[in-house]
Amino acid sequence: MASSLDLAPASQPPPTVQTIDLTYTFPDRSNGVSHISLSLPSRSRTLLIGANGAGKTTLLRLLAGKRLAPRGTIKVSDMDPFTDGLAGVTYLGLEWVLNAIVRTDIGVEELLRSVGGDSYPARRDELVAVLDIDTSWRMHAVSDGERRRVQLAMGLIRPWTVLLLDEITVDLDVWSRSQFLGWLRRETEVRECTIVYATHILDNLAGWPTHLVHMHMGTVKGWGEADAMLKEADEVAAKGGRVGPEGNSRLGELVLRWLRDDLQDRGPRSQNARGPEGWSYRITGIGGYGFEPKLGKEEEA
Ligand SMILES: Nc1ncnc2c1ncn2[C@@H]1O[C@H](COP(=O)(O)OP(=O)(O)OP(=O)(O)O)[C@@H](O)[C@H]1O
Repeated sequence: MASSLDLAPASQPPPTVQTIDLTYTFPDRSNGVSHISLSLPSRSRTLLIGANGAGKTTLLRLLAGKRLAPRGTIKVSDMDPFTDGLAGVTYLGLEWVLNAIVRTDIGVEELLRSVGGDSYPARRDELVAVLDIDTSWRMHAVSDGERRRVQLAMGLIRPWTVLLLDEITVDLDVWSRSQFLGWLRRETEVRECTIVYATHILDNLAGWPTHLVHMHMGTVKGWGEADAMLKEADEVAAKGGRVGPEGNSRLGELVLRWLRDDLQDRGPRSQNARGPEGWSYRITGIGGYGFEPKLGKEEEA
């Protein structure tokens, strides 16, 4: 299989992802991300976890060199992605998904050829098989999920060393997504490459990530090896601290708890912030939130 080849020449630096006290402010002066320091090793598979608006896309776009970070705060494969270029870095996000050509009357073979399919025939054929693509499809006459599969194959044919994925599997059916995730996993197992993946969909992800990054309001609240972070979830569950319905994975329980706590930290949106005098906002569980009497100092103690 093509993916068993180590496609990165030996002279290349290892595909690591590093941020050093990274802070980014949008042109309108609003806060993007603040003081983020991460070090993700080669062959890691990292999940970026966080509520809507936590800063995942902002971070991925900075890593992809699509926004200018302060000098010295980002190193992808030991290079600054904005100034040193993007050799080996593939970023698949919204712009790429919205590319209009994949909705025109064009054939799959032609599309795959246009992104270098003929230069990597074994990889092309492997992706076509993994993503269950019919190469006789015409792109104006396929379903959303079929189109997404072709787009994924197009984006992944060239052998990247760092892959930055901003939730692009939403349209895949459960089986296709699990096949795709399995393929990504194998890539990091058989060659030097690194994946950072922002997603809200945790199905089929139990056991997939090597690292987790928990983002909240532009900051990283915690990050590290997934196994160690999941142990914490086990301890909380053992103390009866489950927040979701039975049947969630350990990862699912951990993420539910993180997001509940984040919402509690953030508090209600301003238009919902006013509770009755002497009451405070509190999330009580799945689907449960509201105002409760503020505790007096003695009661808090
Ligand atoms: N161009 C911009 N200018 C100013 N603020 C922005 C801009 N783009 C995003 N933001 C803000 O930055 C914050 C983080 O956005 P970002 O898209 O990184 O979040 P996210 O974690 O990817 O969210 P989601 O899970 O909804 O995709 C949001 O509050 C958003 O409103």
